[in-house]
Amino acid sequence: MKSLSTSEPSEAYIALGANLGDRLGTLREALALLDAEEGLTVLRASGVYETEPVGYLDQPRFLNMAAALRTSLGPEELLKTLLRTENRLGRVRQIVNGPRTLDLDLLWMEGRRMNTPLLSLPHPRMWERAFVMVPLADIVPEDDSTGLRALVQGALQGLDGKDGMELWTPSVWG
Ligand SMILES: Nc1ncnc2c1ncn2[C@@H]1O[C@H](COP(=O)(O)OP(=O)(O)OP(=O)(O)O)[C@@H](O)[C@H]1O
Ligand SMILES: Nc1nc2c(c(=O)[nH]1)N=C(CO)CN2
Repeated sequence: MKSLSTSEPSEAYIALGANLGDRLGTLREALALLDAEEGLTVLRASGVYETEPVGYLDQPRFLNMAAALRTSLGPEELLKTLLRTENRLGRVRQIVNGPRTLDLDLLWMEGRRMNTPLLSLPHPRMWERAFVMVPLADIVPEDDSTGLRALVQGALQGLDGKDGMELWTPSVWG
């Protein structure tokens, strides 16, 4: 941990996606910017997968991955840091579910549940998205005590298609 923490550090999982510009470079840069933030350390990163667009179909293929963070930030502070990082890397919101240089979603924070205008936790749409569940399964440890591993395994069993996923590179971090 790189700062004096204001609260007990917790482990958080995020999803990363990019389908415009230098996709791999953007993902790497996003992890570096997050790791350089006060009170935040990137602990683990999944493989990077190329995936067919889901939802809005007329757009380029995505690179998707997930990462585990250790942070002393609260959930809303962490989300604001993610949104700021999207903006720093050139995110412009145009089409709902449309193309983006970078999308960062906060998925899970030790089982905390909340629903505010800014943040829903766990991320309500994560369970139906193979492009989130497959990378997440790479990095949730077998001895996870928060319940996430069982939920991810259960969700994966219910997902028939895997969003045309192909492993793009096994490692982009560390
Ligand atoms: N768990 C969460 N992670 C990220 N954003 C969230 C979360 N819960 C609520 N939000 C809110 O959703 C808003 C819109 O996010 P965004 O534009 O990235 O949506 P999207 O990526 O197009 O769709 P989706 O949320 O389905 O992935 C954010 O400004 C944020 O306040
Ligand atoms: N394959 C893929 N499809 C998407 C993605 C994404 O990250 N990957 N993100 C979306 C909006 O959050 C909508 N559709």
